[in-house]
Amino acid sequence: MTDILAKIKEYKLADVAARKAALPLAEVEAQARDASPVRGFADALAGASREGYGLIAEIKKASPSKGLIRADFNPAALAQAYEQGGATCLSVLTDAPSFQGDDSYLVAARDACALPALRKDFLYDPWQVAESRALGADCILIIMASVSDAQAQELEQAAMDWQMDVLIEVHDQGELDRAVLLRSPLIGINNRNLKTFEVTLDTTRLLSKRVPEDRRIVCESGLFTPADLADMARYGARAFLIGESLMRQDDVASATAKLLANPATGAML
Ligand SMILES: O=C(O)c1ccccc1NCC(=O)[C@H](O)[C@H](O)COP(=O)(O)O
Repeated sequence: MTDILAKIKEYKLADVAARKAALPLAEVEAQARDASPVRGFADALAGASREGYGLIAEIKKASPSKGLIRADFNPAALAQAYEQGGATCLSVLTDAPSFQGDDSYLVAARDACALPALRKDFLYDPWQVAESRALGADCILIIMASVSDAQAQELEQAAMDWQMDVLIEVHDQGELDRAVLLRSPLIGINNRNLKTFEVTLDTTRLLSKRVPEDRRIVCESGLFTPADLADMARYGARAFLIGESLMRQDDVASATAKLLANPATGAML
């Protein structure tokens, strides 16, 4: 069984070391200070979730589990289609080796619309947080499976220092227990097992019950239909991170609008 996270961490640490050597912290911080003002990511999700669903719509060209997902790939046009379809926020994959992402995709997507944007990448070092802000990101991802508690705290503090939001991603109870020691309200429950690539919404069904009330659940991965969203809403998820199912559509704006139509109003289980 491949441990994709271990593989990604190995090349990412080498990549970060090279980037830091080319652009020292003081310089990347100067770029971050000059970046476009932060758009409130968590606030946008909170607003959308009050009236319906919050949608973090992902710009994802390829993935380790699925290979190439979308050949006709224009990040700016996709961002505009997502905005037109009613998405709340963007998620943009910037990792190249595993996702065929690029930093320029984040810049182009965010510049093309008014939505707040998550830099979807693998972060280990506060330097990467400053770099994310320099690229315009409004939110960063902390994957609890890939960092120590001390690293998670350091990354979260760096994001807060830049007035950015943080999506804390968990896959199991142990990671959730560690995640709630952090301060950020957004807890992403990822339905994809990153060791086997198996996707099951049972992960959200199980873990959602253990998420404290002062945190907001973001249900991630493996969501395809309005019925999936309604099902997950019954477990307390009002915000969703969706990539593949929207990336495979010809008309992304219309598919986004259809997915968001008729949010569930039913009681939680
Ligand atoms: O998508 C993968 O194959 C993957 C593999 C290893 C690490 C992360 C991976 N995906 C990142 C994500 O979290 C998803 O892109 C995101 O939740 C959207 O999922 P989906 O709607 O299933 O594309």
